Amino acid sequence: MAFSITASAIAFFAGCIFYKVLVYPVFLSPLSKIPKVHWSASFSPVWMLWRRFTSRNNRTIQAAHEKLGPIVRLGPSEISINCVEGGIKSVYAGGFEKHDWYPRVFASFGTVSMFTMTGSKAHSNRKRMLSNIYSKSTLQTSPHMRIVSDTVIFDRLLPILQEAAISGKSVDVHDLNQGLTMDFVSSYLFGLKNGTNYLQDDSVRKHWLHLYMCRKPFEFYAQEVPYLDGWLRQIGLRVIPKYCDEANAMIDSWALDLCDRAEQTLSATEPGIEPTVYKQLKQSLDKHYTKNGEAEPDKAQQRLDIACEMYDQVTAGFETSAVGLTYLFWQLSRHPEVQNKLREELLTLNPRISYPKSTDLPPAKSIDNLPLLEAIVTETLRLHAPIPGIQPRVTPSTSCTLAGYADIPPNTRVNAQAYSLHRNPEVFPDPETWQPKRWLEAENSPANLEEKRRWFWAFGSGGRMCVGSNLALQEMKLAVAAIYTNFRTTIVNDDNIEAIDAYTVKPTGDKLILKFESV
Ligand code: HEM
Repeated sequence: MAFSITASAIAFFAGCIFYKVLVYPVFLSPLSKIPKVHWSASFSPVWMLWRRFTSRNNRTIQAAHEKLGPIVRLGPSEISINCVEGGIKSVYAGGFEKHDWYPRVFASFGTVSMFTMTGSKAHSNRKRMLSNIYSKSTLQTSPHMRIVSDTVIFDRLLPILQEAAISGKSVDVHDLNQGLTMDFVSSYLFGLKNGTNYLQDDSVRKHWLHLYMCRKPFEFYAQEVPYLDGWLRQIGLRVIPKYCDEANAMIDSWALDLCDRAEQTLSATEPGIEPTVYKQLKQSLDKHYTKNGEAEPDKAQQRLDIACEMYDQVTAGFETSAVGLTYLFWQLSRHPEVQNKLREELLTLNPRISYPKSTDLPPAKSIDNLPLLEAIVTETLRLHAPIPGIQPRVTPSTSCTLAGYADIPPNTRVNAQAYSLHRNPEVFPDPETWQPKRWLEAENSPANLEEKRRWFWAFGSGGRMCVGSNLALQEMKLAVAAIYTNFRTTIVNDDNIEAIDAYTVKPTGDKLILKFESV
């Protein structure tokens, strides 16, 4: 009797498990109607995990959308969308919350930032504190940005390139770009005086980049199997090597040091010294606690909260813009005819950005208004999006409809990726080719341009769209304008230039070697 009760209980539980892991997801879930990336996807995430483990996420999802259409099931509770209506408009502009993929991959200092927060209320509070300081009008008229731009371009970047042009030595522009963008971003965030000088401090730059990048091959574990490393450590094993922990500790102390230096100059108002973004964040947080009657965290915690926020911004800012510039220089070097046309356009700037410096930089607005430069930057960010990978969100507590499929259950992980949105041949014919003219008003109807802009997703969209897009575009356009006014570039070595397949990318070979000639 006792035996038969036990056997029935076991059979009942086995039946429940069978129903939950197989019958429901494969046959009954509303997700079962969605085309699958692989036959096993409706009951197992393993196939997709393997593709991710072997760095084939972006390409696998792209191939699936090409074959199966705008919505694809990637796993038992994960889908990918690749359309605007019923796709990114519903998910990202519709305010679906970020998946906890973000804090588990990117959290630092034991806390969360604007980028990694999952809750929308805390996030919008934080974003409101900083949006203004990154708005186009603030940046274009900022005396801080002007002095940063002037110093980075005239005192650091152009002398290095001039020297290379005279000596005939080739330049690894990918390495240099990372110094350039780090100097820009850190100087705007912390003040020029406190920011980095990685353009000139060659060895410091290389050491820092090594620390930062050595962790990248292990991102998969935090992204997709977050508990594995922790469990293995308990039995003395690890999948993330010890040197990553050491690199993390060094990078944390680097970020804290930048913040501590900014703190020392908090009362300064002089452009070049005032720590613009740091100060804005600090003051806004103080106001926030007072206004909402919230208990202020103790000083030590506040220091970490601010360091976490600033660290995320500085790293989100340098890595993306640098890789964007690398691919832009590569494409211009492959297309001398576009380079010549761009130079003609740059020579219309008043004043020109000639080196050696004879006048101030032209107003940022006049650089921003150059149509070919705008088209070149946009086309590069389309074809070589610095964040081409998935941006995971979760479906809300009531079911929703996506890409024509109704009743998508709550808490389903849903992603879109710029890599696929930017390769829709109906919107971007011949999508693998670099064609700045796609974006020129003179060559496209307003409706056609509008449609392309709806699909352009290099900075994401909705409430979690990139806060630094205006800074990125301003610094990138200025650097391109300064370089191509004064130099012609040709390729010396672009071996392994194709991008790695990841959330943020870089050339597989980690380099692009160019020759610079004065014009
Ligand atoms: C070409 C350069 C850049 C590109 C392509 C880029 C792209 C993006 C994308 C796609 C997102 C959304 C990511 C997601 O939800 O998964 C994002 C968010 C973000 N970016 Fe950028 N970014 C660039 C430059 C910058 C710069 C210069 C900064 C800061 C100074 C910055 C700071 C941030 C922050 C803080 C977020 C999180 C915003 C939020 O969650 O509200 N980015 N960026």
